[in-house]
Amino acid sequence: MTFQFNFTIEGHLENEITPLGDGVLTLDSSKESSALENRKGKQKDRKCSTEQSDLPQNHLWEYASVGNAGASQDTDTPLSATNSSEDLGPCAKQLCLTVAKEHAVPKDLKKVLENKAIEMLPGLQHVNISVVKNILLKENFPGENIVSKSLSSHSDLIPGVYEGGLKIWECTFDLLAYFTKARVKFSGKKVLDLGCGSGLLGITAFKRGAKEIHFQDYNSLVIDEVTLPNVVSNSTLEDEENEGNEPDIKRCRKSKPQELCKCRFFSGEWAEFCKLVLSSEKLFVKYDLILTSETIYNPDYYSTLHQTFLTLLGKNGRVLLASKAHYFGVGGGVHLFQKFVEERNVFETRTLEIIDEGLKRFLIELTFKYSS
Ligand SMILES: C[S@@+](CC[C@H](N)C(=O)[O-])C[C@H]1O[C@@H](n2cnc3c(N)ncnc32)[C@H](O)[C@@H]1O
Repeated sequence: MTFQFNFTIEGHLENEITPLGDGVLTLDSSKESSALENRKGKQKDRKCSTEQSDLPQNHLWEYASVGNAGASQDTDTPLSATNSSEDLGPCAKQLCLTVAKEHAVPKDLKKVLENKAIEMLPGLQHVNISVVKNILLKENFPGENIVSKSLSSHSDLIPGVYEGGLKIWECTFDLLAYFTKARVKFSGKKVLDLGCGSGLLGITAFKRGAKEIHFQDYNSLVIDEVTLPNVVSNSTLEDEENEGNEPDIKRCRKSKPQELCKCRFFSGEWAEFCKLVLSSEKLFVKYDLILTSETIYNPDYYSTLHQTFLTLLGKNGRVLLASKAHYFGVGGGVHLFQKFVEERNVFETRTLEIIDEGLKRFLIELTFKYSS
């Protein structure tokens, strides 16, 4: 199994990864697993004291019901949004937080695609997605130095520093295939691509008529250099079944392609992202659909991730989650996450598909147990 990188490697490190023609680099699954294995030790060094939350079930409702940063659409339900890191779960306090920020879409869209080569992603049925290859993604980018850190540590992930968004992970393709197979409806929906990396899930959502799409990644550089360029490069294509005609979109369309007017981009750690997105709208409307691929590799993040779903998902919404069965070395995986979710007794989990080729992978759906 191979993975594509959409950035170029500095000369002295080039030999460590196998080029796949035309500057695209590959890493096989065994390397991915061993890269993950390296992480456990590093993680122990970095993390601030982590005690997994074992809240009694009835505390979950307290947890979710205090003051909103932005008033929420669902304020009448016990699952209302929260605004403090205390409310957002213990991990928020323990992780070395990356402050969240919203990334504006640059006025000059040509600049976003500067130094990028664009290619069509092969092998996707019923959806055409192009991706950028960054020509100059080197360590002198302002703010984050994650490319060289990732390469020099021989790791696809460095906890709290770089969480893997520069490359396209395998389960993204599983979820894309599922969208087609299961005819997942995006039309008119508000969608979050959580831990978006390249943003292919969110891009598919906007191509299939989602009303609004938010992209979130841990790393600011990933949003600026990968997600945003990918969205821009796809937004010039024709919509497949676009139904959005809101007046504000019409207004925005004069200066930007229509799809871009529906998109917002955020970077930062999940608890911080929740606070930011809730406070960014006067009346925050929760997501109908949260799409997330390869985000449950680290059990230390489960509490924050669970709280993010709890805080941001609309009461009749659903999470579509794709994951490998197990992430060797890091310890996370589907069964551990499902157990975590079941113990909290807020969400119902349902296995949608098991892909049993190469590394075993799962597609899971989460919905609120008590939605009415
Ligand atoms: C392994 S990458 C997967 C990227 C992409 N979804 C894919 O399938 O190609 C995991 C993603 O989850 C996000 N992520 C992981 N842990 C996070 C955390 N604690 N806070 C915010 N984002 C996190 C990172 O931004 C990263 O892009």
